[in-house]
Amino acid sequence: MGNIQEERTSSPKQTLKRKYRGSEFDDPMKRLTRKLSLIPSRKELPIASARDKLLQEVRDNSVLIVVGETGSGKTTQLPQYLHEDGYCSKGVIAVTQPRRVAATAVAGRVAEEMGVQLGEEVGYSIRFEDETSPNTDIKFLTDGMLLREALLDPLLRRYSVVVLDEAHERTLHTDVLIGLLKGIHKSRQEDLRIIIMSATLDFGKFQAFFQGAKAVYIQGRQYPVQVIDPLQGRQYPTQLMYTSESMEDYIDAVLRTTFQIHLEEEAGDILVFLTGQEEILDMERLICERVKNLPKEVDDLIPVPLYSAMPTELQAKAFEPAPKGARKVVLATNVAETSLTITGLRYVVDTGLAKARGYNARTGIESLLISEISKAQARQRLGRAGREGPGKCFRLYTELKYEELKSAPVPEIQRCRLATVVLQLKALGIDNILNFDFLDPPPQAALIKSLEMLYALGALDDEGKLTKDIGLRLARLPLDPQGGRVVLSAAAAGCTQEAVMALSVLGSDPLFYTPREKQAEAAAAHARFTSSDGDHVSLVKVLREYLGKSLVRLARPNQNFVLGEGAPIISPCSCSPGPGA
Ligand SMILES: Nc1ncnc2c1ncn2[C@@H]1O[C@H](COP(=O)(O)OP(=O)(O)OP(=O)(O)O)[C@@H](O)[C@H]1O
Repeated sequence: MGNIQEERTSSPKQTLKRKYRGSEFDDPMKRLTRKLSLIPSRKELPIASARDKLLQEVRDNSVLIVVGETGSGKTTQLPQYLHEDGYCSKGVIAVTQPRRVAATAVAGRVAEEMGVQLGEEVGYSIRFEDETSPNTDIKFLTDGMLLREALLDPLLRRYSVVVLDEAHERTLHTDVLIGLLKGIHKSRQEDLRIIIMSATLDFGKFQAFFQGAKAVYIQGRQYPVQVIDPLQGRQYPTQLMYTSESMEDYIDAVLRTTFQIHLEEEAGDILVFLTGQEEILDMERLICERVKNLPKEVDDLIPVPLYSAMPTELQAKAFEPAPKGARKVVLATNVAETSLTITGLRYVVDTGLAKARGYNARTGIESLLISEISKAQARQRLGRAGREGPGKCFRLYTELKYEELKSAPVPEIQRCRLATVVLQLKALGIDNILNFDFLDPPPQAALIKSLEMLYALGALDDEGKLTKDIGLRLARLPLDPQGGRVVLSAAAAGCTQEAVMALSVLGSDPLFYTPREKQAEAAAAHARFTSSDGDHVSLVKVLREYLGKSLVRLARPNQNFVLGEGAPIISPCSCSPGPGA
């Protein structure tokens, strides 16, 4: 781990530039050389031979559903084809991703393939980071950001094409966008193209929702839709392995499998799917300890964490090549499940588990629970290997277990708190939320609970309309309504900074780090930060210290147990409470 102070101060733009080929790519000639060098591999992608037919389908259909194998080239190539076909003369091409790590990484790759500087013709927009310019033609953005843009531009007029990628994930924001896009489509049939895309999509549902929209499949014939071309889906074969019996301790199974790959398999990096930050940091430490016991002649094995709460600049480390003579093992949550290509990666270890949101409408409490993934997710995980050469995927569960998994994840809208979405829909002028055209309607009880909560916060008046002094301002804040309400009240009480600090920490993964076998030691270290004024004040205290001089010391694990090495965990929360606050 290098100098943490320096990493924190480098801007995401600098980091992505570094990651997406560094300062030499400020030089147009070098960018051109790189672009030309990538053309042959682009031409070999399965989607390349379907290019013209695909573009024809887009011309003929204002809503198109594109299903194609992982790695066939949907995310990186289709936006470029649309660009080449002139769609940017009429507006910007928006490509949504459920996760910010995918939005930034794919934008970097597409900029590289087009030979342009990231942030110019190709850019990205994620919460708190806008890397676009007036020249941007192709914009990758999280689904949440597009929803937020709709608040200011309800018909999304600046876009000529909206591509909803990885639609199978059915995130809350994707589902709401789909409902909104259906309405927008009615007003903009002539000048807007909507493309819904995934490798593992139950497209029948989407077709029905968009009244018989066309679906095209880029491989195989098992689906009753038009086959564009009998393409080879994934470019390279991926060998799939299951365990012969179920694993009692998946952490132990991950460790054993990782070292087995390291000691027995050919060169190539490893991607392990774990469930959360703490587990990842634990695994990082366990791997480091074991590596010390490896014989001298064995290559080094370097663990690299990747989870959503990490700042973009640290996430970028997962994409950097391992040093010569070493193998990298990326320890990731499901943020690495879709859209990503990690250069050099050949092996995937899939625990079959992920943290998923669960919601109890009766209590109004939302929680993150470790749950089994779906078959669609398992296929996406497998799809991270075999993208640059043959791969192997080790599923740490039995084949029977795989067969028992649900085919697709339960839509997030049916298992999470809906207050933010309800607030946004109200701000979009959709007053009758219960009648909104959802792809899968959320439970009424959850909607009603959210309306009650917004009323209690003062965001809605007695008639259920958005209040100007609170509701409208809350809708504009990049925070959930409760957090936003805290900021508005804190502004009135003169303690905005402290409130924002406490919210930032609360909105991130757990701040304190407790290794399994050092719980007492960790608790003693954590006690140093405890304030008798309560948990929130303690959190502000930790953050102050973190931001202050003792940053480097705090960031070392095993002393304060506050942060894992290289894992600053505070999500930026630079919101302003808005005029009048
Ligand atoms: N950053 C990158 N570095 C190297 N190769 C890349 C990179 N991004 C994409 N590729 C290559 O392009 C191929 C297609 O990637 P792309 O993300 O467009 O596929 P996809 O069909 O959208 O897959 P998925 O459904 O998994 O998102 C990859 O398999 C890989 O060979």
